[in-house]
Amino acid sequence: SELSYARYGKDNVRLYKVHKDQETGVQSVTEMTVCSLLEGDIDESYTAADNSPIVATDTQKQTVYILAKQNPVTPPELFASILGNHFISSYKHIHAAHIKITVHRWTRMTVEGKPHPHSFMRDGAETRVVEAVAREGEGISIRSGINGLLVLKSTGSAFYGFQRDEYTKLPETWDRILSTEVECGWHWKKFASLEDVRSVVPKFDTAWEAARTITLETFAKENSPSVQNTMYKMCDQILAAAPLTEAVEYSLPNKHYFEIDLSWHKGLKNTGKDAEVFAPQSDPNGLIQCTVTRK
Ligand SMILES: O=c1[nH]c(=O)c2nn[nH]c2[nH]1
Repeated sequence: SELSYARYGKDNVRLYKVHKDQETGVQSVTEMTVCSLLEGDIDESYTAADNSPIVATDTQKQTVYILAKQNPVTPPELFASILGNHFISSYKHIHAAHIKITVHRWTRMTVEGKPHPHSFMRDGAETRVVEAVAREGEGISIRSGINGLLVLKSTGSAFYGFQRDEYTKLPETWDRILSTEVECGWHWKKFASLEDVRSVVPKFDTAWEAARTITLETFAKENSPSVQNTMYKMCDQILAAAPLTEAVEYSLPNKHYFEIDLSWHKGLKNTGKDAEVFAPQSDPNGLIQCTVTRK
């Protein structure tokens, strides 16, 4: 037998960093979970019990903390690139570093109508995610994204005109609840180096803000004929808003809410236009996926 794949590192490295503005006293916080996985001339550590090539996973964890202290941790695309570049440039036998960063929400509280200088709240399980691959001699590839953004609209969604045959039971609807948990991502053009990443740092937050706003506003404003068409429109707008991106992708579960027929109880009307009480479904769910690229 032979080793066909080898990648190792430390997952679930949690870190929090505070920035204290000495002049204003305003403090800002960032909390993230980091995963680093390394590739390189490490086969002997698997095949021959030779541990000499191993940069221990604990060393990788310590490196994350040290570099977080010595460098900005925002935008996460920059910090991921700093980490990846560190690993491939510090160890001649390490040729690729895969860095995944999940940033958790700490949204500044508004207290008595004003942004509070040092108080924050977790307003949702939504995260901002980055996956960067720093590969020796090939530069840095970055995918940014949003996960866990749960949305629902009580109308403004239809689904009709779909394939009908002897297996089809689903009725057509011109007015339905639409709920999904957004998982979306955008792939950046290949960066030649860490310096190349640094040269466009402001564009990462701008792209994330645009992607989040486009997702929420398109979801709300569109009279959606299907999840498919609505997600395509989101992709199209994000590509236009972030010229340095090459592809945008969505994976959207369709989280169903079923009507409950209550007519057995004294003729109580609760279906169609009279539907008010619904049964939220945890499963099964639709799952609609797409990737949209530039022509
Ligand atoms: O938006 C939708 N797309 C689909 O493909 C689908 N299938 N059932 N309901 C659906 N809703």
